[in-house]
Amino acid sequence: MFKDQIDIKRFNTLIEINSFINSNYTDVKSLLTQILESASKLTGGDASSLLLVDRETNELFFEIALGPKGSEVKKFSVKMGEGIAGWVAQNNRSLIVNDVEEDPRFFSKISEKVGYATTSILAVPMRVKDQCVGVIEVINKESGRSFTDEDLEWLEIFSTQAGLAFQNAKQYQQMNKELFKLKGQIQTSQYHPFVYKSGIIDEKLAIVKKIAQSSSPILISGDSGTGKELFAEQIHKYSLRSDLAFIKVNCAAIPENLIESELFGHIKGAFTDAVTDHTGRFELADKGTIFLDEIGELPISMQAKLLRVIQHGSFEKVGSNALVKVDVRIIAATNRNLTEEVRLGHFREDLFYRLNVLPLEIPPLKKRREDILPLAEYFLKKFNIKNNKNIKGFSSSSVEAMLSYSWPGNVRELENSVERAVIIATSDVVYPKDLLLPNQDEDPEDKYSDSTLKDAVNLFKKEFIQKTLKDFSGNQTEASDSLGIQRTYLSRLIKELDIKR
Ligand SMILES: Nc1ncnc2c1ncn2[C@@H]1O[C@H](COP(=O)(O)OP(=O)(O)OP(=O)(O)O)[C@@H](O)[C@H]1O
Repeated sequence: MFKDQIDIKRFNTLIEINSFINSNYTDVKSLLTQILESASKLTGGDASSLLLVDRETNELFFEIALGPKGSEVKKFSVKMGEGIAGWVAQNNRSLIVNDVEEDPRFFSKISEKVGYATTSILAVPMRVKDQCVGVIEVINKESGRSFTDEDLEWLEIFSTQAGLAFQNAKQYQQMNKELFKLKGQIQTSQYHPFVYKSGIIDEKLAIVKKIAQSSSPILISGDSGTGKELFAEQIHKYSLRSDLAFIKVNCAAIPENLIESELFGHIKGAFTDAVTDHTGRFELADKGTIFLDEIGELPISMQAKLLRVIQHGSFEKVGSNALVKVDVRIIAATNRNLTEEVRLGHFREDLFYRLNVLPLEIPPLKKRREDILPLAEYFLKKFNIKNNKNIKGFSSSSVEAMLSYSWPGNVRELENSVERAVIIATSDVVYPKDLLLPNQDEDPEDKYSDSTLKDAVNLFKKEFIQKTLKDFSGNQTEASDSLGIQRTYLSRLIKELDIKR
């Protein structure tokens, strides 16, 4: 081939590579392979390699090796300064060696091991911001000829292109990493902080970690405000779906005529107001988790459709006959007695059994009094920040008030109570009057005036036990469990403190 023709071919290849670099950042390895192949072909080499510098180990490893023994060569690495490539990397300079036998820098071990006779080498540094990050080598000029200075110049041009592609890819990877990290931060901050101290919640969380691993439906039951939604979040967080969507739906908050379209979506023209297609929550939750809060409120007509999603993983959008397939983990929650709802005919029995595969019952706050103070402290911090206040803590009388109150509204009631206290407190600690708990009008501190410590403690014990017994409808076994004492000791205290049942 004439020289002019060779140059045109080289220019065309260069332009082609350039356009690849500008369009294909993600698959850098195939781009570098392409650059190497072209460089090798246009300089007339039999084999070629790209070695990358590892600054930590000060070694060069074969990222790409093309030619008859390419795959075997890839197992090797060379030290910085070792062999022709090592020399080029260390000196950040190009090199032509047309007779390796004559050059003491040549490192023959790799050629010998793979059984490939090397005669000539053309090697140039691949640079990013003037720093050598790798070496491109072309080996054995065709027909036993020598590599020329012109070959070297062309290889340097290709190497500059490779350096650009490499730099772009590194930046892209870095950006992707940052994005992933940020996404992770958003993901974790989407969960509410979960505060607890009681053993009973510890046990529940151990169950959560186990059941989170499967994809079967979970039914969370418990009184209003016990934290069912937070448990649903924990299940999703510990599941294999945690990187994907967690979609919450409050079945009680969506008007009955909209619920089907909200859950399953609709197509344009399905009804008068359907001016565009609408993606339902189930489709949004695909591969992730859907949390159906207040499932007991789901209209009976929707219960049949939900059952089908559980059984077949598919549904139809409103106004469409096409089946939409989804892979969604369903967590449902209720504060109603669903068994009773089934008995009354308000809830489909088959759906109840399908949902109740993994039941999780959340105990009321009064059955886990150890959680009251940590929760109160957490809410105090939260509402101090929200209201720009600096209330330091709770007076001992308010601690007693919180510990002895039955919290029928559970954690939500405690949260509201602390929020109110933060707003109305006039000193830097919360007193019982700030908490506005029902039947807490009298200041407990007054009751204890003129008492000895022993009398005050006994009075507190008496009231506390009375309250707990009332909470458990006089059941001493449950009351002693909640108080954290033996049943026999409770029975003795009832007598000693003259507690009327
Ligand atoms: N362990 C906890 N740590 C911190 N906050 C909690 C905890 N449990 C509940 N809460 C808070 O209490 C409030 C009520 O919790 P949640 O909404 O999860 O209760 P729920 O059982 O789902 O109530 P409902 O049955 O009324 O839907 C929320 O503001 C929640 O953030």
